[in-house]
Amino acid sequence: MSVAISFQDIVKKYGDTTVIPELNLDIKKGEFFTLLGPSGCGKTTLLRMVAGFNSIEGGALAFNDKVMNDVAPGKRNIGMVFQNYAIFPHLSVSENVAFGLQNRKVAKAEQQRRVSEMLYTVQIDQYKNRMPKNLSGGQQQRVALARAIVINPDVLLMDEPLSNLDAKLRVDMRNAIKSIQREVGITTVYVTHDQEEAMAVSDRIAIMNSGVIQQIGTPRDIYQRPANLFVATFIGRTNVIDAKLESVEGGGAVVHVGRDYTLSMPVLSSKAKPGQSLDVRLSVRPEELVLSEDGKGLAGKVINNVFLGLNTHLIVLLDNGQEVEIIQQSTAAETADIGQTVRLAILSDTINVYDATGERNLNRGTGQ
Ligand SMILES: Nc1ncnc2c1ncn2[C@@H]1O[C@H](COP(=O)(O)OP(=O)(O)OP(=O)(O)O)[C@@H](O)[C@H]1O
Repeated sequence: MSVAISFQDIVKKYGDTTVIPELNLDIKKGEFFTLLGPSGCGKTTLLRMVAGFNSIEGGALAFNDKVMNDVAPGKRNIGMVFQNYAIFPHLSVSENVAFGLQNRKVAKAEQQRRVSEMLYTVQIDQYKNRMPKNLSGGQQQRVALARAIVINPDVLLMDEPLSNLDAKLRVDMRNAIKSIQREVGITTVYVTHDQEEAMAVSDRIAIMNSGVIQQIGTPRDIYQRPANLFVATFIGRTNVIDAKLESVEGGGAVVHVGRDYTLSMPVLSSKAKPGQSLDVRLSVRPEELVLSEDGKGLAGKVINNVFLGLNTHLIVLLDNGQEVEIIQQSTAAETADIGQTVRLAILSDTINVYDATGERNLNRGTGQ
């Protein structure tokens, strides 16, 4: 697939402060690509650089191999959707969507054809003559989306487009956005700090922290094989458990957790020599902890049991004083009541093991 947008050693500074140091990224044609990270990590700054609203202090930004650093925003052929809709209150739905076509001097008949086609695509054709104040938030956001796409932009940029909507509508709209994007096939860069939303809509996600990309991957890659502990804890829920790793002659390792629990991890690639012990940190998702059936595992006591319908969450206080969370399917035969002492087994096939700094994933590069 060809590259639609490339960032080569891109730098953003505000005065003397560097907020994005030498960032490299390729976004493919037709891809739904999301920038995800905590508040202040530089997502909006990067998106505004693509739009041309922010200057670029170093490196090259290219669309289809054409360097865009100094191209004015109006000449970049992009569509944008923001959190606050930004549709014109004095124009009807159709007039809002037609606006960009009028600006581009598209012939009247062609305008009408494209507007009605777009209203149909985003499913607001029945409201075409309404004024924005008589539309719900979700409907207004559909107008904003239609207006952004109708001009056939090369790139669609969306900055937290769903933040103003209530929880149920957010889910409906993210599904709508994803299916419209797929139908139209437009290269999309999406900014959010909501990890579930990012997982639901994206082909690939870049996780950012302090202006630096921590990992780029599919939602599944990022959840199952986080590059570092920051990503592991940012995406989904996880329990971070300290352990000791011992390399085994001939490859692989044994991990010692707690006082008397040992996991065999045949695929770990650590730098420890056989016999040498290394401090490591385990990222164990709540679904990777189970009540032990053979008496082996981490010893602890259940301090909370929350039934949530599909799942039941158990909070267990381990003997070392750490609290961990387990998510069980509510159909699981075995659960445990508050106050019960338990042993927890770790499903070691899928967990991630990091070095003591949390920067290096010892499972990565092992093909697992
Ligand atoms: N005009 C500006 N002048 C100086 N610093 C700025 C300016 N705009 C943003 N910043 C700083 O740049 C950093 C990145 O901000 P940015 O708005 O890109 O973050 P974000 O990831 O989009 O956050 P949020 O999710 O809160 O919108 C922050 O530290 C912010 O304070």
